[in-house]
Amino acid sequence: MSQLEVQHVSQTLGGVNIIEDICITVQAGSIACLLGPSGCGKTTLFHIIAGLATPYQGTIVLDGKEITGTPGKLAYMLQKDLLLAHKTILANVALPLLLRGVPKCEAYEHARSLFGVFGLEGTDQRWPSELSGGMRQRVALLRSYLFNNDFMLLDEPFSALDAFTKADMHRWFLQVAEELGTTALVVTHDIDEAVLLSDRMYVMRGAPQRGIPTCIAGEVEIAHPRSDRKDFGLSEDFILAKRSVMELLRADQDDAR
Ligand SMILES: Nc1ncnc2c1ncn2[C@@H]1O[C@H](COP(=O)(O)OP(=O)(O)OP(=O)(O)O)[C@@H](O)[C@H]1O
Repeated sequence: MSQLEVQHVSQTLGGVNIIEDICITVQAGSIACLLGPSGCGKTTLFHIIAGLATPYQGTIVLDGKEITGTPGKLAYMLQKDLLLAHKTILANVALPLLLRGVPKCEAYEHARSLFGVFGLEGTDQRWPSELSGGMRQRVALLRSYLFNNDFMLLDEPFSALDAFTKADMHRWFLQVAEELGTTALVVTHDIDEAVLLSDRMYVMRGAPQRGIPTCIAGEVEIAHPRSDRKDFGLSEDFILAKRSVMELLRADQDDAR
């Protein structure tokens, strides 16, 4: 069943056509990745999906209901973790529950009950500045999960991490997503990351600043089960999927010439 549908979305900013006729479907319980070159309009599209901007054309449907231009329906995690420095990790994580009016004791108890799943045991009374980049991203992901545990929009969630931490976080993220059954749409520039994490990838094509509005160049399905991705990065399936993405991106470069 499709949980999120982006239907024929187009956007114009400052008289420039940024994205044109974008259609994306994310199935319940799956992870989809959105790949595209810098400046092609990924953030523009994410803002529209999150309801922070209204598109010039098109609709956003979540769980069968139209939510175009309505903020607060999905969890949206930005590239920067944006943890509040003067609040403990527990207070940071519980924030979405408190904002929703959940009493403090209940909010803290619920938030604390998920620390184990997110690998954050023993950090509840620590401060954001005391944690490593990887741990801070786990905190930010848990906070997003508590904002909306059905659907998460993640904007380059691992791009600020070093290669080793990133590889650990990929393994961890796959495990947590499986355990919680959550649905996610992830923006990334990293082709390997997209192939490793997703069930389906959407490749964006365009250069709005050169008068070429961005559209979806194509989609690539990853059939390899997400529960069995331990050595997936070394497999033939991985290389085949990566090649398909690169061909779509290369077609993009050919078009731009
Ligand atoms: N208010 C605006 N008026 C005109 N053009 C804009 C406006 N806001 C953004 N743009 C342009 O829209 C295009 C898409 O921007 P966007 O931030 O969505 O791209 P992106 O793919 O997220 O880029 P990056 O990967 O570098 O973050 C860019 O070329 C940008 O210059």
